[in-house]
Amino acid sequence: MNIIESSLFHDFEKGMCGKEMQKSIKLYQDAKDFYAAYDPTLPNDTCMYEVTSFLDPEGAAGHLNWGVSLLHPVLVDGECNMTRGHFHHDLSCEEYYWCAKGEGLLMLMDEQGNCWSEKMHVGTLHHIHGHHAHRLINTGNEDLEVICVWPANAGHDYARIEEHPFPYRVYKENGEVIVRRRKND
Ligand SMILES: O=P(O)(O)OC[C@H]1O[C@H](O)[C@H](O)[C@@H](O)[C@@H]1O
Repeated sequence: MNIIESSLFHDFEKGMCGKEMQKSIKLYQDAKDFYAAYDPTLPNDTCMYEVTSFLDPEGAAGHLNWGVSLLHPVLVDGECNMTRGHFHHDLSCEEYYWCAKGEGLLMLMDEQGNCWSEKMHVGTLHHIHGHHAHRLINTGNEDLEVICVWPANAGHDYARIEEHPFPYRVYKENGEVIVRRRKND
């Protein structure tokens, strides 16, 4: 029997390593529309979040992706940094999120627009139902790092979130997390 090293690696010092790794970086200039207000104090090239993934090259049903989302502790005119958020194209596809660092909220919304959040802190594990839209929000003062596992054929349906946005926004004011119902912004 040959005993070999795995071609993939992930620890909390070096992060993920492996030849199939993909990395995407979301800058403020690409995320402005997520927030209620434009913040002129934030440079366009501010890094809001980074997603590093091992993506299945075939995107095949039954295959899995592994990734880590890292959200920096940035406020946009007082509003907490967050991912764009999405439904899966294939609503039968669930997802796991595991909080490795920091603190935040996992905002969830069902297809009827009911919205709630789960608290995230180190060790919390979140099982996301296939029919629920999901968004990560960094409410802490350090990076929020979340490990994600999802089916390779899930897909990202962003259009549905743009048509029916999450109905709440999360702010941080004087160190306190404040949730407000979204206005027509
Ligand atoms: O694509 P967003 O809604 O901005 O979320 C950022 C990323 O979060 C997690 O890592 C998901 O598993 C990814 O599929 C997603 O791309």
